[in-house]
Amino acid sequence: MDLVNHLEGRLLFAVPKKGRLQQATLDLLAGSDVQFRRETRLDIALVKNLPIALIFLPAADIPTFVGEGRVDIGITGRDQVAEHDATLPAGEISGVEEILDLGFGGCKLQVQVPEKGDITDASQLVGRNVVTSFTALSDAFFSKLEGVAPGSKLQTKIKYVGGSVEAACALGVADGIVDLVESGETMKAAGLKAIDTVVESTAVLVKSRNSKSDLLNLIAARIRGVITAQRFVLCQYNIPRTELPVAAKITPGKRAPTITALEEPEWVAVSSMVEKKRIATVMDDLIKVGATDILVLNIANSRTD
Ligand SMILES: Nc1ncnc2c1ncn2[C@@H]1O[C@H](COP(=O)(O)OP(=O)(O)OP(=O)(O)O)[C@@H](O)[C@H]1O
Ligand SMILES: O=P(O)(O)OC[C@H]1O[C@H](OP(=O)(O)OP(=O)(O)O)[C@H](O)[C@@H]1O
Repeated sequence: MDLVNHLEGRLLFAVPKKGRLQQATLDLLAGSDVQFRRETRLDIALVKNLPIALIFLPAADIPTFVGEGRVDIGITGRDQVAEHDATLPAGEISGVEEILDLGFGGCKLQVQVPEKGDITDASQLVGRNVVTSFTALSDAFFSKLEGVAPGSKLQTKIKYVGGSVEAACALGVADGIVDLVESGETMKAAGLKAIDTVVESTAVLVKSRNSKSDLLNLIAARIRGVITAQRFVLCQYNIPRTELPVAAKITPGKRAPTITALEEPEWVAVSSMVEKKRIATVMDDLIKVGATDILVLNIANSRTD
């Protein structure tokens, strides 16, 4: 099938074709009931149950396609959006608009130097060789250090490489690098240490500034629902009515906790959304104020404000 001729009238949605963000993005699409089958080696997949076409692109290219309005919506790293925006001429408004922080793909773009060397501060790299895949952000970072306008000639020599950036110092190509760090394992294995942070990143849902449609809003709402469901759990417990004000402070919920009367008039049942990462502490605190029968339930999906 000639897929390109089937794109007319469809919302174009860019997703990472490989790499760190791909699996979590595919899980998010499945959770949003976006059904598709991607033919081997094809970078376009028509969604079966919605007028959407998925376009599989490198994460680094997604901001360009979205920014130019070629694609309506996409998932990529905030670092890639920042890199794209840093290439724009001064004063030009980016065509890429962030709609939602997706919470996964957390990492930092950091200035790194050999652990055993004498460089301890990014300013010591001024006038030296820096290797990176993020040349525009590195340019902006060193422009600030050198006190010159972005785009002016820098003393620091910034060179592009497409991957394995961490090898550049050992190979004598760079005095320092600007590369992504998550666990720090790659940096450590390459004998490097971080001395500064250029940008902190997570995966984001972005849209083209001029794209507007009910379908775009619908798909964004579905993705928001899945993300919220992943972030929160539902906490239910019983509490003496007299302790309700203090318990409600521990579990205020997204808007307010749901209170249900029990057969025993001095007791109430409370149900409230709690952030997963806080749930253990919240349960400890609830026990201290007299809560009983505390249950924590996973949320399969959600639609909240
Ligand atoms: N170690 C990491 N941990 C978490 N997120 C990361 C990590 N490395 C990269 N990312 C995020 O994933 C995005 C894509 O990076 P990734 O290295 O997977 O790209 P890729 O498309 O496979 O390109 P490349 O071929 O350059 O590796 C990054 O821009 C960043 O937002
Ligand atoms: O701090 P860590 O958890 O070790 O992760 C950092 C590494 O992950 C990314 O590379 P990736 O493995 O995606 O491959 P790449 O070097 O080809 O881009 C990034 O460029 C670092 O090299």
